[in-house]
Amino acid sequence: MSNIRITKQFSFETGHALYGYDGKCRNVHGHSYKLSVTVIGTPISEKDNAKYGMVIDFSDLKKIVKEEIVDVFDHATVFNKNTPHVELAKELSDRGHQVLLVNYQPTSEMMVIDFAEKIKQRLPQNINLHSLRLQETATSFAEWYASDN
Ligand SMILES: Nc1nc2c(c(=O)[nH]1)N=C([C@H](O)[C@H](O)COP(=O)(O)OP(=O)(O)OP(=O)(O)O)CN2
Ligand SMILES: [Zn+2]
Repeated sequence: MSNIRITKQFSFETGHALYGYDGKCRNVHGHSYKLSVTVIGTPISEKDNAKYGMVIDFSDLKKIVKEEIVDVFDHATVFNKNTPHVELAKELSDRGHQVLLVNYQPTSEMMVIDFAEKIKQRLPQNINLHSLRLQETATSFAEWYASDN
């Protein structure tokens, strides 16, 4: 049976700031992120299986990505916890804002590495993460490929 890639797309609104960056993105600002998740596997061949013909049910993939990423990042502001931005994060959090502290600089590159680890841990054994594409602006995106790593 052939290996087939399938892709599901997601979107979420997230704020961030790049501490120490030498451009405008050191300021707190936000993006409408678009995330494409591609997995690879063999379509289920047992005719009596409810998921016959599917690599993974799109809705099962959606549940994983929603729980691990979309529901966590959507309408949150992400800060690098290893910077003085923790103080700003605490102030915002104390005032009821949705804040997310991460252990990395929240660039699209680092976010896509984080997302890949989280999704890989949740996929069934016979399905592999093929690639992720995280679009930050209309003209900027980062990609993670299993074959590169
Ligand atoms: N390699 C990276 N460079 C930059 C990142 C990043 O995640 N990785 N992030 C930013 C900013 O957060 C923001 O995304 C600005 O990106 P940029 O493409 O520069 O945005 P513009 O609106 O200026 O894009 P144009 O389409 O060129 O107007 C900065 N760099
Ligand atoms: Zn940005």
